[in-house]
Amino acid sequence: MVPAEIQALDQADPLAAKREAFVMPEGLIYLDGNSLGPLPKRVAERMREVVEQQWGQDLIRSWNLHGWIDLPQRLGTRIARLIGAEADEVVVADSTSVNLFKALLAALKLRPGRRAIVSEVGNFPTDLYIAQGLRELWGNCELRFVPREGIEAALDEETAVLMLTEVDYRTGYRHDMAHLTRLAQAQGALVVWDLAHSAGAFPVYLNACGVDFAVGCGYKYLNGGPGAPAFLYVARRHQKALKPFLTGWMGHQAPFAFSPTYTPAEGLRRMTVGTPPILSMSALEAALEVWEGVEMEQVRAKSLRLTDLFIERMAPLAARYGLELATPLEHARRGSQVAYRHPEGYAIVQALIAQGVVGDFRHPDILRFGFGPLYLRYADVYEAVERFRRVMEEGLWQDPRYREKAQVT
Ligand SMILES: Cc1ncc(COP(=O)(O)O)c(C=O)c1O
Ligand SMILES: Nc1c(O)cccc1C(=O)C[C@H](N)C(=O)O
Repeated sequence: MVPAEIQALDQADPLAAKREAFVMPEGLIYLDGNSLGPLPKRVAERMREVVEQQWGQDLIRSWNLHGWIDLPQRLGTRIARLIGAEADEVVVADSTSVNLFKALLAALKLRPGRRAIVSEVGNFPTDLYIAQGLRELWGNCELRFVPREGIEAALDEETAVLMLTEVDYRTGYRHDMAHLTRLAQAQGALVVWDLAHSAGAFPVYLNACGVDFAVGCGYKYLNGGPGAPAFLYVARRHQKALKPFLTGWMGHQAPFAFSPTYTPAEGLRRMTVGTPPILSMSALEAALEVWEGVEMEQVRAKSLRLTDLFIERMAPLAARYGLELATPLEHARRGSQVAYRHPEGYAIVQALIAQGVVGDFRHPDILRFGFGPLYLRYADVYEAVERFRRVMEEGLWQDPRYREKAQVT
């Protein structure tokens, strides 16, 4: 039985009705929306319409009839509001990794004579890998991957770009975007922020922080579906001078003029490359409609209450079973997830999943739980901890089956 004070939190929750917009499997407590967001009901309806009517019946005419050709910008406009940007500063295309490549190269071109890319050694690997690949291509490029505490010291007059992920995918630590952006820009460098664990999790203030470039995922807190297209933000002040490296026809000023010579499109469309994946974009569009009327400040307030409640209720268990809290208690330094360290983390997460609490494990010892404020209830947090207790008290995680590593974790 959920205690009355927790039921009261749900009753007073201004976002409570949003849960209805999602398919929530019966009995399942889903704490993995930071990896793959749940299915918004309207996505299923939209997919039927797009596949059966737009593709099935209207066929090629749909590019004009249903505005397929404008989807990258239309979706960008919807995401812009959530991340503190103007409508013409965000475009949806490709994957986060590819957009990082595009943003980093564009930034290097805007800072000729500077050769260093600074990042955090604990950044999400794809960010580091993309920079490594780019170094091969660019030649005169130095990568400075440093621990978090070393970021400031690594910035100097040779730095072209500071590339960081705002929220650490393992611990949920949230950087001070405004401060780090200022530090980098004071050295004459540009910043590229990865918002994979930020967009849709809390309000981001890209314009207010003076951010140059940003990228992020459509399939996590934005709930756009597996492999949903990603987004790219470029501050308006850089757009005129922006030189795309991947000069595909969809980024051309007039793709249907079929000129043999490349001329970039006005604005951010120049950062798109090839034909947009219409099915995926349509799913993301329907998912983004769920955000209409949602105040991002309310999302943040609920996210902090959910994560606080989880940490607080977990505290006795954590102390008894050696689960070390890896997430900052300080609100300003926390994303929308809570992580613990435990040497048997993988098996514990598998046992929890078997009990209907879906979180995930990150190498080497991180148990990770994401909190999507649009669909989670305070009662879910309460129940998740109850099930966690059972897993620990009854030693359910010791089942040898839970040691078998899956291909995708
Ligand atoms: C910080 C961060 N960046 C990027 C990605 C992924 O990029 P992509 O969508 O290209 O797979 C993830 C997760 O997969 C991530 O956590
Ligand atoms: N993108 C993923 C995938 O294709 C399969 C499994 C997980 C993912 C993820 O998004 C992982 C995620 N970026 C993380 O923070 O670990």
